[in-house]
Amino acid sequence: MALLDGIEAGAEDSYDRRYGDRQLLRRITPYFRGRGGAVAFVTAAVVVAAAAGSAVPILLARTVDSALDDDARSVMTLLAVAVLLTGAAAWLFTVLQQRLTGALVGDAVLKLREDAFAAAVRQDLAFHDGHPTGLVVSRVTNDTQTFGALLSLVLSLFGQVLVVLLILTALFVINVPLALLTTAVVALIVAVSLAFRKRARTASTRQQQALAEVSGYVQETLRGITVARNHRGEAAAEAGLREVNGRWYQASVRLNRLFSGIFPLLISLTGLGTTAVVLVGGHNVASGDLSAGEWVLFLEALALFWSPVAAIASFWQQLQQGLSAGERIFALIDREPAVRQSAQLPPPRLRGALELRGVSFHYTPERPVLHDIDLTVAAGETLALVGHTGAGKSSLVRLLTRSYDFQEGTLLADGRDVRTFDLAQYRRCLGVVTQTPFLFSGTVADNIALGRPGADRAAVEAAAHAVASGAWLRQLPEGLDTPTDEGGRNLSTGQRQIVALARVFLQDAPIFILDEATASVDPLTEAQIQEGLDALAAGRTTIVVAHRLPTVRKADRIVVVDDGRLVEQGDHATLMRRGGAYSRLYRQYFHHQHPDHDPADEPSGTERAAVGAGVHPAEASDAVDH
Ligand SMILES: Nc1ncnc2c1ncn2[C@@H]1O[C@H](COP(=O)(O)OP(=O)(O)OP(=O)(O)O)[C@@H](O)[C@H]1O
Repeated sequence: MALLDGIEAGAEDSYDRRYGDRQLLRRITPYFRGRGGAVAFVTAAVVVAAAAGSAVPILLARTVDSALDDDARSVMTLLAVAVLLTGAAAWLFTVLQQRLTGALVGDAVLKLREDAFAAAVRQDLAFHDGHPTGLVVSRVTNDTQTFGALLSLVLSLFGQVLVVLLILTALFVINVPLALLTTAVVALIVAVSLAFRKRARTASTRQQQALAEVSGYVQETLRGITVARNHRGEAAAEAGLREVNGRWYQASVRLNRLFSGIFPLLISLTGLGTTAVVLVGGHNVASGDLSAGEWVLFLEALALFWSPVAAIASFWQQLQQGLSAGERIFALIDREPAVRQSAQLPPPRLRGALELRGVSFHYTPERPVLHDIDLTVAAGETLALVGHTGAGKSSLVRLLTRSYDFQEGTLLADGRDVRTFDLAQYRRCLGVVTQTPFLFSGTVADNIALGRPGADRAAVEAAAHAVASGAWLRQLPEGLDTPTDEGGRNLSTGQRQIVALARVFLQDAPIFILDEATASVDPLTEAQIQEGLDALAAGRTTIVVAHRLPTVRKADRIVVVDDGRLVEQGDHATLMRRGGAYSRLYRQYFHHQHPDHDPADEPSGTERAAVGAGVHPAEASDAVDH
């Protein structure tokens, strides 16, 4: 063990916590609610099977004993029938118990997995940004399965413990001093097991965390397969896997060493018990305190006694793995989202007026991102947020959508604090289109339909036609019924944006938030997106993180964000006249997108260098392309 001491495998996630065995038991009990009858039957079946199972060897021992008696034949026949019946009962009840246990545990794992999944979905963006998806997936899938195996195990353990108790009773009936001696050895075995408990649990947890890291790495690499191939190279990706896999290997070896040490130790303790009984018993027989028959009977029963004890010891590893899996699942389920609401009031049908008062925000305390923001957006107004990359535009939008919680200030919608609203209902008041919208696997129509649960085909078609009169559908092989891959990979970025716009149309939310794509799309698609935007913006509050000149120019108001502060506001013409931050940004960036821009107006070499340092690579390439 010392060899592997100090190896750190599978770092804990920030929300991991320790649960005592009793706490875990309290947490799992509700998953069997309403199944009291089945649990009682399984328990009874375990008791009957254990009683019958332990009666068989005792009866067998009696059979051997009575072979020496005078009326051996009749007693032997009776005992043989009894052995047969108890054996059959043990078999029948074991089968029944195992079938029912399978169903009970299966149901509990189903519910547990649903809860773990719901907890993962409920978490805020801070959680998902901070914890790789693969690691969370591993808790919802692998850990729930391992915990399910534990539940079955606990029931069979319960059976084995009963067998141990029943045979121990028989041992006490045969000879009290020798039975006490045996009990002392059992107590020693229990004490050793408990002493290893903490280390075993820690080692099991580390192994599961390391496995989650492997699945996280595989998932992340496959999601970014293009980057992995083009930039990191396949060899580098494989080297990365070797590293996380190596950590899993070390954690597994460590766990194995720990258990391979415990199990033989427990088994040798049982040998020690037998040796003690042989020594003490032999002594008592020699001194005439114990009959030879009793001694032999005791040794026979003792031999039968150790087998369930050894079985319990061999369950040890699975038991600890199951418990640590339980801890990991409940840590996820019990994690409180960082975005907290002070009340759960249903928001009224919002008109869409928004106001930020003195809002400050950071992702990590040492790096403030937004400073004391005051911003009022009137209902129906279109606002363009512009600024260099990293200025804080997307962060501001994330606060509006309550994806992250701000640390200071107030956010009001129609004059009411949004923190008092039911979060899910408030979010339904926002139609959000991200830079590269995510589409679920299904069809284009399915993805649009997500905008309004229960929307019929006619409503979906109407929403699709609201964007550029539906002309974009002709570019899709099967129109609305074109299948979409996970994420929408088989559609271009522009097409994905159009689908997302149609989704927001169907949603008909009073507030529309768009993080405009920086990727260039073909002129036709761009025109279609623009038409969609114009139609969506009409009559609703629109906030656009703007990267394209037409959007900026059409906005009622442009807000320039710089280093987490709002430095300028106004319409295009006013801001240009003012010659401040916006006009500099315009000259450095937006100006290049102007259809009749004159290369002679290009910024000087120094200005270009400044833009190159500040502007997102995609934006920079946009600027070159246009
Ligand atoms: N999830 C995050 N965790 C920690 N820091 C973040 C996170 N997201 C953004 N930041 C940091 O916050 C700052 C503002 O980022 P933000 O994405 O809001 O800028 P932006 O103006 O939207 O830029 P872009 O135009 O490139 O999208 C940056 O310094 C960025 O590194």
